[in-house]
Amino acid sequence: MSAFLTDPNHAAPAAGQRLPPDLPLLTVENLSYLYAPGKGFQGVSFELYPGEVLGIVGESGSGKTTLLKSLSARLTPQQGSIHYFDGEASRDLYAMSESDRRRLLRTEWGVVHQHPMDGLRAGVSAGGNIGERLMAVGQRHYGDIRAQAARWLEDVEIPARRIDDMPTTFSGGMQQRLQIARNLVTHPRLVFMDEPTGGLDVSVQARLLDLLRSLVVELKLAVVIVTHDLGVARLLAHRLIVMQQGRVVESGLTDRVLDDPHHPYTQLLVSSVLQN
Ligand SMILES: Nc1ncnc2c1ncn2[C@@H]1O[C@H](COP(=O)(O)OP(=O)(O)OP(=O)(O)O)[C@@H](O)[C@H]1O
Repeated sequence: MSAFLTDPNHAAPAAGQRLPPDLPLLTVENLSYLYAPGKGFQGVSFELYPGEVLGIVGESGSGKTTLLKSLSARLTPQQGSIHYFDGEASRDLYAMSESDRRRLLRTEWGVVHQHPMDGLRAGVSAGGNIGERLMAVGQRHYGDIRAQAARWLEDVEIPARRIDDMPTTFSGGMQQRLQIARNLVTHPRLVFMDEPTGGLDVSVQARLLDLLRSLVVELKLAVVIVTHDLGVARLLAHRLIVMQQGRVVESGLTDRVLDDPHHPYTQLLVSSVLQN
């Protein structure tokens, strides 16, 4: 079992340093971003290993989304560092050029937004939304791209005959599945998800969760997922970090955190779900 550390003394390898293959994909050290005092997150450290799913849970306003944005290269942290091990070398995310970070987001990383249209292009067909990502990794053969897009549509339970339809004509659940296909078609190593099942009907949520779980296992994805839903966390995450008022108050294996919460805030979070 891989380790998930919150050891503040742990030092990330220097940027560019070559590393053996079993090292963390992501090493986050003492990361902070505050919009204003108490608004944002501070002092967050952890490691994420290949194939590991890390859940970030906590009440509304605890800083989960802000943290996810900083982790996924969309909000420069005010303090701390993120190192990404790309299989060959450890790279300091915020020491990279802006264009390298953007390239990473289009190729080896993916971001699944809560509102699917935030992650899709409204003026591009379903097939085009998937095909664009393949073109970003250098594929140029139209027939191959279209065939892969059609396969991915079927994989996420969207009929391939809808390939030329605009995503705006899809239901919310279909849009979310399309956003997932767009993100996963390039077989990224790391995917960030912000409440991917939020805002969907309960029955649609359950099917989407099943789909996500099988894709994550099949593609051996490393995932950081933000959710306020402990059921989603239980189903998908190997490990959890629990946030309260911008700080990590508890972390550990999902079953341990949810079945034997140590921090009073986690105990409250778990018991409030049990009472509902
Ligand atoms: N762009 C912004 N400017 C100023 N304050 C912000 C901004 N975005 C978020 N905040 C504030 O920062 C705090 C953390 O917000 P964040 O969205 O990260 O929390 P969250 O845990 O994801 O909440 P939710 O579950 O409701 O999405 C909140 O108090 C929020 O009001």
